[in-house]
Amino acid sequence: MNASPLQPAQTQDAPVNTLYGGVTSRRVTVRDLAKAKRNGERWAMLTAYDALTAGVFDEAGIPVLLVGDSAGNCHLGYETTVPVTMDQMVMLSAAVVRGTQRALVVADLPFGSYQESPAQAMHNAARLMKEAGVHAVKLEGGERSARTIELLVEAGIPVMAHIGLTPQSVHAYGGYPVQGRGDEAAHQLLRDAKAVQQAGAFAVVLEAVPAELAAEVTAHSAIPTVGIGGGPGTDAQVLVWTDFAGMTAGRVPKFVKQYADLRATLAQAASEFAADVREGAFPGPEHSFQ
Ligand SMILES: Nc1nc(=O)c2c([nH]1)NC[C@@H]1CN(c3ccc(C(=O)N[C@@H](CCC(=O)O)C(=O)O)cc3)CN21
Ligand SMILES: CC(C)C(=O)C(=O)O
Ligand SMILES: [Mg+2]
Repeated sequence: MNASPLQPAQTQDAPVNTLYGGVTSRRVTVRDLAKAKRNGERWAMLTAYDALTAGVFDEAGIPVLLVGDSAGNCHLGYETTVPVTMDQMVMLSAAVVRGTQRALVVADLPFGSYQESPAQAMHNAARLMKEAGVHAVKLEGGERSARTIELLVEAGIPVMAHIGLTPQSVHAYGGYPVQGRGDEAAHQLLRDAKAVQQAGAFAVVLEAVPAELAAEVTAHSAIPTVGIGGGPGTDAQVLVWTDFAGMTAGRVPKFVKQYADLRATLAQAASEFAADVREGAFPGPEHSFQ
């Protein structure tokens, strides 16, 4: 029986959603996501920065993986996403692609890799597609990025847009403030959503905006909206994997739900290992060659 690429591999024998009947276990495509929007189906996205975790999420049935520039603070030890380079994104993205079979892999264009000109954006988006093998790219900005999105889309590059709170502007904001509060800001968000849709984006991330506004944008949007801190009314939801799995050190944003406590699990394992070695309890005969 054929399974939807938006469903976990394990549910292949469960009743198949008729919408995706006929689809074998192949990569999810942007067309599948357009179809999901038309049929009002919600889906999940997670970030991934390496082949190992990407493989776990792929097997678990996460249909879209984002190689986020949140790798900067979540994987590479920087304070923000600002220092992340194209070479780093290419390396991490290639690993995520290698680790997956079914997920659509989207890579962030990092700060400074697309704002200079549409030509610069084209050059760097092509690097992510040719050198890393990603299936789509994401960049921040609504109206301000529409011309760039249009050029990439014309060149055959699927683009995910990202509006509301755009973390690459952290130093301009002076932090990570919720966006779209008040009439003027709400209208700007609606204009941004419209601009990226008209430019040809296949989906749009709405980050840190009031739930009611995110639902309104979603209702007006022909492309899937992917919320993070946008409440329950968006078409899809994305979380940073280290946040949802309890690996992030320190404070996580209010919109995060922690689904596991990997940090505590790993810390416990590491301290037990260290104690075993100190006490001579590891390795035992079963871990030794005779
Ligand atoms: N670990 C991690 N998780 C993320 O979701 C994430 C990153 N890093 N790095 C890049 C951006 C930054 N993000 C953030 C970070 C903090 C808030 C935050 O704490 N915002 C305030 C808003 C307060 C207000 O304006 O009312 C908050 O208290 O939630 C929001 C988004 C989302 N992205
Ligand atoms: C939070 C998501 C949308 C992102 O841009 C990232 O992880 O870099
Ligand atoms: Mg990002």
